[in-house]
Amino acid sequence: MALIDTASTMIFTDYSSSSSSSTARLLLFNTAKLRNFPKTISTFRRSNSLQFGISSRTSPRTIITHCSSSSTSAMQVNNETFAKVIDGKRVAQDIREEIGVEISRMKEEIGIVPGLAVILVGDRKDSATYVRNKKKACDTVGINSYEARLAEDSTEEEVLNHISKFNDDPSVHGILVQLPLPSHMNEQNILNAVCIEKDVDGFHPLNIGRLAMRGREPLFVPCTPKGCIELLHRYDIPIKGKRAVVIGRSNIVGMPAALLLQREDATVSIVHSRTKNPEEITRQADIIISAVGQPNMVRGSWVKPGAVLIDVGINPVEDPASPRGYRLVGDICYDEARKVASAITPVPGGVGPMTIAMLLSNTLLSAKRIHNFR
Ligand SMILES: Nc1nc2c(c(=O)[nH]1)N[C@@H](CN(C=O)c1ccc(C(=O)N[C@@H](CCC(=O)O)C(=O)O)cc1)CN2
Repeated sequence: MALIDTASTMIFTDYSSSSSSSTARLLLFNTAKLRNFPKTISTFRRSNSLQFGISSRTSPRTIITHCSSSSTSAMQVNNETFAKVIDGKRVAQDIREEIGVEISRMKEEIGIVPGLAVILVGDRKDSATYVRNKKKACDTVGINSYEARLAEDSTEEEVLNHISKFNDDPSVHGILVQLPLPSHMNEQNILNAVCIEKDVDGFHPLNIGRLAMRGREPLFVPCTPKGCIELLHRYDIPIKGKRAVVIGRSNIVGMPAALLLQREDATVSIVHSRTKNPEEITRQADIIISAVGQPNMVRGSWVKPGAVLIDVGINPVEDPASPRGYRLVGDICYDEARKVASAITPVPGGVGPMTIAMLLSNTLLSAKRIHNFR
């Protein structure tokens, strides 16, 4: 469902339809042209994982000194102040270092190496790239990776058989099915088949249900929203008591991001395609998480001065000046918003790299839990 917001002439797409693969459409931009992902180099330090493996703002071990270095501080140019840049690429690298150290310790102390199994169905280039990057990331931190590649015209049953095999395999601690699935498959049936103890994507309805309930703990939190909260923690940005607006209500980002913010005691509103006056509601937010997949939809005028902006959108826009013929932009109009906000994630290099870092974190968490390793 797409509405035109006449005030801003921006298209607002609803990713929350009930079609079987709708949860995957966010972040699943047309990446047929995307080939050159940045290489990630990792060295390792100590883990600071707390609740759901998300670091606590108050834990001294989570403080990263470079966050307040000049390159990431608010900048003043020609009497204009620009928001601090929240460097997701750098934080993700730090997290990989921490995970690598923990994995070495685990191997040394109990001889266990965490294992991640990825199921990829079909020939989408973007999905193949993500899976390749996940494997590379696993290699770098010392996680064993297993892969099942199935043809586009595979049956649902074949996918379920692979899931069942990985569910029963003790060397596999995390299982993920790369989304989106081909349209003839029922995403819900497939995600429900992943055993909840190995559901490192956090997409199983039991994990999401627990996330939504007070007093219940999910075993895993979906990686992208977990990455958004982790960025706020690591940049020491308070959430408790703040007004937060999540733009978009997809199952894989918007909805869990709103639940996580609420668990952190923010007062949360969700803006979606049927929201009247999205601009007005968004302008009240101290923290905005935007996850709609619409380039530059959130204009500077939508942002309250001093707000913190987390941009999940990764949208390719044509750019003849770029060697690839396109460049990536977020949902938030960066050039406008950085003049109003106090902190902002760039695209690329903001939330994107955190998704894979959080996947590694969830896989480690799973292996530790299964083997009762602290
Ligand atoms: N089973 C899952 N499927 C999908 C998920 C998911 O979490 N689990 N998320 C997305 C895709 N995704 C990982 O799978 C992903 C998307 C983007 C990035 C990233 O690092 N982006 C870079 C830009 C890269 C470029 O230059 O092209 C960035 O933003 O800096 C990582 C992972 C959908 N499917």
